[in-house]
Order: sequence, then structure tokens, then C-alpha cells
Amino acid sequence: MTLPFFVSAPGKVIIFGEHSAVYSKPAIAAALSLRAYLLVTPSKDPKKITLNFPDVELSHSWNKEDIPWDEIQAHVQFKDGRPLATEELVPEITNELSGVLSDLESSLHYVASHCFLYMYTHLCSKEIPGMTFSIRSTLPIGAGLGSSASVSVCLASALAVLGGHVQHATLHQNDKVTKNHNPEADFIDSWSLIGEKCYHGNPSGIDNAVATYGGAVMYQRMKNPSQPSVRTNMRNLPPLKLLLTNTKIPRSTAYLVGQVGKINEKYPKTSASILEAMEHLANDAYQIMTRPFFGKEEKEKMRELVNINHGLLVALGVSHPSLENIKIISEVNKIGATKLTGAGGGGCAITLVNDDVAEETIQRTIDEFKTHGYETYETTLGGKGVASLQFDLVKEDLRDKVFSDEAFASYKDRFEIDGVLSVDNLEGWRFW
Ligand SMILES: Nc1ncnc2c1ncn2[C@@H]1O[C@H](COP(=O)(O)OP(=O)(O)OP(=O)(O)O)[C@@H](O)[C@H]1O
Ligand SMILES: C[C@@](O)(CCO)CC(=O)[O-]
Ligand SMILES: [Mg+2]
Repeated sequence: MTLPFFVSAPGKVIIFGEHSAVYSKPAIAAALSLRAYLLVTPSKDPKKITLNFPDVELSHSWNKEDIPWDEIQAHVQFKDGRPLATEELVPEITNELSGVLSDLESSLHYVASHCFLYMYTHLCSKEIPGMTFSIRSTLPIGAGLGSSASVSVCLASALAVLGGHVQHATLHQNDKVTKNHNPEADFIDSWSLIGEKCYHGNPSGIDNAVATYGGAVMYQRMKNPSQPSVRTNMRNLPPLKLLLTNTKIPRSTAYLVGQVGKINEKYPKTSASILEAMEHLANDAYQIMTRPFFGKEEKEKMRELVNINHGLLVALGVSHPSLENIKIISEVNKIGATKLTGAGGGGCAITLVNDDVAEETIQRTIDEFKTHGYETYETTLGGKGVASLQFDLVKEDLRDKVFSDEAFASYKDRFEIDGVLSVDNLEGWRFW
């Protein structure tokens, strides 16, 4: 195994169907150009595994010998010689890991470390020397844009490569279009879903699927968890002008998914009707988005569906005053239709911008958002999926800077990270 190397995976925006996706309804989502990057370097002490996750202020090391490898691996299931991503987390393994995690005080650090160790102990072995795993992301964290899934996909792909279950990515982006059957990406997707289970208990799998494969998809989890989810690629995403605005109100996806679960238990018939409405809505949107001609009438319908979807999410109790404020401001300025995106409760809203709005009006609205402390992102939809960057594939004069732990830790913001590492600009990135 040649170290160091990078992997990277995108965040996502759910256009229709968040929350209903958990209840096996279809949802439509697209990858973003905002991404997580994971750098794997050899540890000075080969017995040590270190996590450097500065975005969440986590820096932690373990002695590899302290991990109960034999006890954990006794519970690992294999299929075709590779560790199998199970339908549920194995409680005995979580229990074995709790001893190694006992010195992590904050629950955020505990969950992130558990997620790492759960995948590490399945995909790697005690024979593999210690390494340092450093993550930086250009995505806002806990804001509805799939930051947890992009991290899960990065960890799953890097650990699968280290464990010898998957080869480094080899495809140039243009080769990808022709590749329909992709067992290596499928393996990464299945393990990143395990990561998402560590983060929020009951994920639909849409976020990690988009982070793995990129592009835009209609996604549906099956009611029977042993059946694979259905993923329909939407190759020709219509030209949608979207504003993505972050309220910066922190929230947890696990909590919000749990709250919808409670509504579902308390009012099963009412909630079933809301979820069914969301199902029809995602199907209607899919029909409109895949029409060969996407004109004025289609755009108008999309905006109506955005408004209806937001209303249904409000009914499930996952909005927040700041999200309503973004909706009001965009309506007063008549820039387009707004809905929350991701789990809600804070985080981000998307605005589908009307075609005829003057650039000046959009800018004025963004400035108004700013006065409330909100941040609007410029990003493109249909971003590239999971990728790896090997040392040898980068131009010789750039290698030391690109793969330096110190340089990676020193980038001040997302612009500096992308300035060096962007999967669109730095030569050497390959895709699975
Ligand atoms: N850059 C990062 N470094 C380390 N951990 C991260 C990073 N980004 C995200 N995470 C992990 O993901 C968690 C946030 O996940 P959560 O699912 O709550 O939000 P999200 O994925 O951003 O939004 P949504 O699931 O609604 O799309 C963080 O608490 C952290 O554990
Ligand atoms: C809220 C949710 O639907 C989307 C989170 O991005 C949860 C999921 O689908 O896993
Ligand atoms: Mg998440």
C-alpha cells in the first residue's frame, strides 16, 4: 500500500423527499461541488492510529494493541471474502468498542470516533501499520448538506483500500458515464451506509448513495431492509437555478429523524397521509424533471412542488423559525420558491430562483439574508462522486505540498482547500 493518499466525496442537496425517504418513499437529490477530503498518512509510531478532524475539534490517538481485534472480528460476517455491511450495527461490536472509546467526553467526538473504529475494525486488520487520518471539509457541518455522509464515504473508501477490499479509483470522470455496473463503488456505498448508521441510527441511505455515485438520483429504500435500494440516475438534470442558504442554526439529523418517528407513532394515519403525499410529490417532480423539454410550465410546476414539499415538512414538525424567515424574505423579494433541505430544524434552505429575477434583486436578497447571520452558498448541482488521489499521479513538484499533513491543516477556509485540492482542477484525481 502506497501512502500517503487522499479520498474525497461530495455533499448533497435533497430537492424533494427528505424524511419520507426514511419511510421507503422516493426522494430526489443531487451531489454538490462542496466536498469532504480525507488524507491518509503513515504514523511516526506504527502502533498508533490518529484521527485529526479539526472541523469538529477532534484529535485523538489509539494504540492499535488496545483494540480488542479478536473479540470484534469473531462477530464480523463475510461475503465473497469481503466483510459484509450488515443491515443493523452489531451490538456486541459496539459494546467491545465502548472500552476503547471511554476517554472521549463529548458525545459528538464519541459518535465520530465510534463511526471510524466500527469501520476500521471491519475493513482493516491488526497487521496493517498505524496511520493518521485527517479530514477537512468545504461543507457546513450539521446543516442538511450531507456532511456526515461525505465523511462516511471518505472513511469507507480509504479503509476499503487499506484493507485490500477495493483498488484505488482508476476512472477519469468522462469514463464514468459509460460505467453502469460498479461493484467497487457498490462496496463503498454499502459501508458508508454503516457509517451513516453510526451517525444517525436510521438513515435512508440517500445521502451516502449520492456522495458515492455523484450526479443526481431518484432514490428509494426498500421496505424490506434485506432488499437493495433502487437508484435511478438522472443524467440530464434540468438547468435549475438554486440558492442554498444556511441558517447556521445547529441541529442533529439523528434527533430530527427521531422526532418524525414519534409523530409517526402518535398519529400513524395522519403521518401516513403526509408521507404518501410526499411520495406522489417526488414522483410528479421526477416526471417533470425528466421531460425532454424543460420550459416555463415545468419550472412553474417545480416551484409549486417546492412550496408543497416545504408545507408537508412543516406539518411533520421539522422546520425552524429561521427557515421560515428565509422563506418569507425570498417571497417578499419575489425571487422564487423555498423549502428546507436535509433534516431541517435549522441548517439549510434551498430557493428555486425564478428565471426573470434581476441579478440585483437576488443580490439584495442575499444581503438581507446576511443581516440575519445566514450564509448563501454558490455551488453547482450534479457534482462528482467518490474519488481517490494517489501520490504518484500528482505532478512531482506539487506532491510534497499536496500530501503534507501540516499544509492540509493550515488551509484557512473552503476556498483555500479547493484552491489546492479541487477534484476539478488538480490533476491526478480518479473516480470509482
Ligand atoms: N468535516 C468533518 N470532520 C469530522 N466529522 C464530520 C465532518 N463533517 C461531518 N462530520 C460528522 O457528521 C456529523 C453531522 O452529521 P449530521 O447528519 O447531523 O448533519 P449533516 O450530515 O451535515 O446533515 P444532513 O444529514 O441533514 O444532510 C458531525 O457531528 C460529525 O460527527
Ligand atoms: C432526513 C433525511 O431524510 C435526510 C437527511 O439528509 C434522513 C435520511 O434520509 O437518512
Ligand atoms: Mg447527515
